Amino acid sequence: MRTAYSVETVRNAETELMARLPEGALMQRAAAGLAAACADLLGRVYGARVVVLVGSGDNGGDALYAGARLARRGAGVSAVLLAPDRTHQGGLAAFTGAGGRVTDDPFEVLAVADLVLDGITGIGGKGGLRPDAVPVARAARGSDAVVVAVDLPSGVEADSGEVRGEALRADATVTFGTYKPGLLIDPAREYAGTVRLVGIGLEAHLPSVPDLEALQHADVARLLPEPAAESDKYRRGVVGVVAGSARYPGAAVLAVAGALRGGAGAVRYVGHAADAVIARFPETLVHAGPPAKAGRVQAWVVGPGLGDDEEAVRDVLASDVPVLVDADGLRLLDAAAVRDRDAPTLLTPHAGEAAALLGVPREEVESSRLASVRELAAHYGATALLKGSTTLVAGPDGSRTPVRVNPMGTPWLATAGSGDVLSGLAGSLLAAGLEPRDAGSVAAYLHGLAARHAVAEGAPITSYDVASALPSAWHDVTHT
Ligand SMILES: NC(=O)C1=CN([C@@H]2O[C@H](COP(=O)(O)OP(=O)(O)OC[C@H]3O[C@@H](n4cnc5c(N)ncnc54)[C@H](O)[C@@H]3O)[C@@H](O)[C@H]2O)[C@@H](O)CC1
Ligand SMILES: [K+]
Repeated sequence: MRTAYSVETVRNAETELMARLPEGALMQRAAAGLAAACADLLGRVYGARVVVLVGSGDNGGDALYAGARLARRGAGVSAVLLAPDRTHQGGLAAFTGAGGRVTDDPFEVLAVADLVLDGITGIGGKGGLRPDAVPVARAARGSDAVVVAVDLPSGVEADSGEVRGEALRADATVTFGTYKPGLLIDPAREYAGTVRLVGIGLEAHLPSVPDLEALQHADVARLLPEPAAESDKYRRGVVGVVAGSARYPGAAVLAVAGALRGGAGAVRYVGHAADAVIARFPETLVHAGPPAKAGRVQAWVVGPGLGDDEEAVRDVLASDVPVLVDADGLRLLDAAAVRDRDAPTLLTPHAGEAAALLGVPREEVESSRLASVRELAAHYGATALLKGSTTLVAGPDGSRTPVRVNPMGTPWLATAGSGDVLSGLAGSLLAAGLEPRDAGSVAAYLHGLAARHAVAEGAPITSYDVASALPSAWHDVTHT
């Protein structure tokens, strides 16, 4: 599991740790890791041209100490001081002592730099870059240099992943002690490039429950259902799929395709696209409806391509098994009916649907994804999965459980019908007995990995290709 902690938590842990260490020791650990990462990126340090952008806080201190280390190894290092009267004094003394030069012509040194260290702001940064830093940041980005962010790309919000103004896009970020949420959530994540975590001894002082977590292969493998020798289809779980309409039969086919490959023992389809479903998947159990009369299921998926069948949504929400609501189902659902349910509910909107559910503009959801998914979950008393380039999954019990962020997304998934496959898959995992937060995050992970597998066979890919690649994604996580 990859975990991220908020700024407040990081600062508390740092305070505890610093009290046990000689002054400045922590910054030296950070700077040593940072310099080592820069050396790796440069290949050859001796003779390399490095520019250090230095803001007014400790982030600039880290950058100066790392610059000093590179200068001692023979790099030509220049510092651009963006707040000269508030520069970290110890860092500056070490830097000049090691032969680093302070420059007053940032554009001259940036034009020929091999590597730029962005030490403008770290976890203390608020809002986008200040106006005086903007031309310098643009020149750094416009140069041929590798840009390395110290702790975080300057200008992004550490806690939320929001980017409220201009920020400096990095090729790599060296972060200290723990990931910060912004390094894992778009849009900030896109500014971080490749992220390397440098241990500074903070781990022991961090609480056991992080603010954000990202599954990795081993976590997904542990959560996936595994058929036991005595399993029959009913013990493995039956998932009911209420999807498709005369107008959108394809959504039913794709949701069933995802559901069949999600670990449930059988898929029961209810709706008006049974012929299309059976033609593609003869193993599906079909029923013309209503859902309540279709027979026992362990979980329902309702909504993809459903059209205006409000009654089907009401019927499914009245059941006593876990329910996933997607697409048209989200438009038709009654918030009180969701809140009143005893069994869990998983809502899977994209940004536009989430905006409608929250009654805010779509841009607001897109720019503050973490706050939006938490609010959705709290408002509906449900687990919320907010789809997007970094899909987030939040449980209904607030900060007691970490929000999950999917590290496996790919832009190739922005294709018609891919959400239908995801909802079938997640519903199948619900039927197999996974908790909604696990079902949603495992489904998002496998879905992204399947898309990557499909792309490896040839792109562009269709949603059907994603569904077809699910078994190889499943095999990948369970055999590595
Ligand atoms: N506390 C510690 O023990 C450690 C801290 N470390 C470093 O210290 C950093 C945090 O240091 P600080 O708390 O001094 O905070 P920062 O260095 O992140 O920034 C704070 C300073 O930047 C200014 N500022 C805020 N927003 C700005 C903006 N948008 N544009 C320009 N300036 C802005 C503030 O006025 C303040 O002076 C971490 O990110 C990390 O790099 C590391 O050395 C590891 C150890
Ligand atoms: K930075």
